[in-house]
Amino acid sequence: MGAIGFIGSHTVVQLLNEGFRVSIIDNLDNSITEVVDRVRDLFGPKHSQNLEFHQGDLRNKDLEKLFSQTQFGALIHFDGLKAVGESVANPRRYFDNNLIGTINLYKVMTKYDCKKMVFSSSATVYGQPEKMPCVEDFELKTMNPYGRTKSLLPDYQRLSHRLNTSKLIENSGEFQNLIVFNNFEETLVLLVPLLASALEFGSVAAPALVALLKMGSWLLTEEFSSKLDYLRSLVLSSALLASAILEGL
Ligand SMILES: O=c1ccn([C@@H]2O[C@H](COP(=O)(O)OP(=O)(O)O[C@H]3O[C@H](CO)[C@H](O)[C@H](O)[C@H]3O)[C@@H](O)[C@H]2O)c(=O)[nH]1
Repeated sequence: MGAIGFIGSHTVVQLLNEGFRVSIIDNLDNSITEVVDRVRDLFGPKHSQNLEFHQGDLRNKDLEKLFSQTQFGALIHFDGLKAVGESVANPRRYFDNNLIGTINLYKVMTKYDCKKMVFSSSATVYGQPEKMPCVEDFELKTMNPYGRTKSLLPDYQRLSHRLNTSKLIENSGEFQNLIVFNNFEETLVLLVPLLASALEFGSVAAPALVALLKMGSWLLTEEFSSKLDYLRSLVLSSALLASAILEGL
């Protein structure tokens, strides 16, 4: 579920590597089908037979249709909206997508006798913890609607396993920086032409442009690429963990 997103897609690669048959359902809210094409290219036609993609939403009949066609041994649930700020501005959207969608998923799983799930939660369920890193028995003190959707779900129905992939990630200061700079890189591409034309007209934006360009050059340094390697290893380790859990199910 939601497996052509960032963490999900890496997990799919790992699962295919381990010889699992994988079926994805994703509504493309925050992803593109080219990701599936890329995974297929990576594995070639023979091994790609183990991969199916269905565009669909947990809140409607797409899900029931999928379960009626395939008997699933276990499920990994990455499907969800995940922006804290947006969840504060539009909590209904978050409750509808994350909560109603997952409750529907639980119902369909029960109907088709699939009892095993790995659930991708979030470190935001611990609010602002007094110490880091968070561990899973910390008190749940979420402070935003997104976090509430994540903390209520395991309570709603305790299925056999829960994997807090985002805890792995969000506990890392390095990763936080990387995310900021990743976004920054994209922002830079959009902003530079605008700032450059502002500069041309002698605008006050000039100092901002200089600062942005300095930051941009940092993206090309070894320090940045070592952080990228760190990111890759984090993503892969969460994927490995998921497959190890699935194997033990
Ligand atoms: O209603 C929805 C909402 C989203 N998606 C899909 O779910 C995937 C989510 O992937 P993202 O890249 O947006 O998210 P990440 O992989 O970075 O995030 C993962 O870690 C997060 C930690 O905060 C959450 O646990 C999230 O659910 C989990 O996918 C996307 O393909 C998106 O299209 C759906 O299928 N249905």
